[in-house]
Amino acid sequence: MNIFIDKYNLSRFYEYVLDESINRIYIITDKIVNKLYIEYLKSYIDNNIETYVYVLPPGEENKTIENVLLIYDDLIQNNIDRQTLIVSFGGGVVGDIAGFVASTYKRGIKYIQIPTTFLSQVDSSIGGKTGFDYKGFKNIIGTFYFPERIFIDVSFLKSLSKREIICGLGEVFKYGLIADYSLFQFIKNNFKNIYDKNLDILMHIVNSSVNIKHNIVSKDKYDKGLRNILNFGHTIGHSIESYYNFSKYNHGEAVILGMMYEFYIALELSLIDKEYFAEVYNTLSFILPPISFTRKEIEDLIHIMKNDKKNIDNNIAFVLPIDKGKVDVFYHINENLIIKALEGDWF
Ligand SMILES: NC(=O)c1ccc[n+]([C@@H]2O[C@H](COP(=O)([O-])OP(=O)(O)OC[C@H]3O[C@@H](n4cnc5c(N)ncnc54)[C@H](O)[C@@H]3O)[C@@H](O)[C@H]2O)c1
Ligand SMILES: O=C(O)C(=O)C[C@@H](O)[C@H](O)[C@H](O)COP(=O)(O)O
Ligand SMILES: [Zn+2]
Repeated sequence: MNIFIDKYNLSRFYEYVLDESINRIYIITDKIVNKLYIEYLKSYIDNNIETYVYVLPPGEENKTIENVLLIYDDLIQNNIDRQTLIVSFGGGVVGDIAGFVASTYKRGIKYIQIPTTFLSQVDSSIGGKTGFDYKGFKNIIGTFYFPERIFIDVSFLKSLSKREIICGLGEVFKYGLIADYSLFQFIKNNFKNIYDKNLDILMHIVNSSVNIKHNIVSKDKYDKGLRNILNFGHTIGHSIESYYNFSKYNHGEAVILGMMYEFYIALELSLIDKEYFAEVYNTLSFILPPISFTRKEIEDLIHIMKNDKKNIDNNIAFVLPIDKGKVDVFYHINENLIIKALEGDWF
């Protein structure tokens, strides 16, 4: 596996640069990560290596084509060639943009990921999905482009806010519900250790998450079928992010919301029993309570869902739970049930 996990140590990154005889590095990061960690990263780059740093404004609202074009301009201005290594140094927003730039500039140059948020360490740095939001649709422009290596240093997580820890938990709960229910229970039993940023606990969660995602992606690299299960909670989650124009809910929060509505749909379809529903709903709603939508808002949400990349023949794809730690993809969910779930009379 090309993924290396450690704490307070990026020496595997240093060794990779040496082994590949890289003499030019182009770092793409964001303002917050740059301020906190750029000197730490540069301490692993020899002085003889020509190094450029491009700093994005932080946050989902900057995952845009405009920022992609600005990076292209900077690459051209600095005459960056195909022998340069692009280093994505930040969370999932930086990673998706940096990956897209690396996959398209000069028809593709090598890149690596050094993820710095909980969510990017457990999810976005792995699997090669790149891209940006456009015309209010989530990740609607993008490529599959796999990093040469992924270097994870869990010590970056020490500086994360509780909100950002919760965002990462959204994707980790997802892994528990699609592949390994014991991981869901481990999280439930370790909230205090996680919020206290106990690095041994976080390292265990990152390791488990990376193994689950890597295993699924290795069987369906280009998201043709099996990999859809990694999108559990995202059909509704992405529509909520988009509906609020990426300003109200962060991605991981929207996934937590999406998983609750999709669990309710599964309960109504008798795909799961009340006990399983209650155990999961009580855990997720304790972290982030679900919200009710008006009929007009739901029309807009469903319009957005109709552009989901998983859809087939304009049938909205829903990944739904069918057993503990097991999900499947369904295409013909009655629209009245979607409306009922989002109107929220059930909570
Ligand atoms: N490509 C994929 O497979 C994939 C998977 C999951 C999510 N995503 C995408 O990832 C994005 C969400 O990523 P995210 O949750 O990392 O958000 P993010 O990249 O916006 O980072 C969250 C915030 O934390 C800051 N930050 C980053 N590292 C920090 C650190 N170590 N300490 C303190 N602050 C830090 C950032 O500057 C930002 O303000 C979404 O756009 C989502 O669509 C992609
Ligand atoms: O890697 C995947 O496949 C995923 O679905 C991981 C998701 O957590 C992630 O948010 C991904 O970016 C969503 O993919 P998309 O194809 O719905 O944009
Ligand atoms: Zn996600």
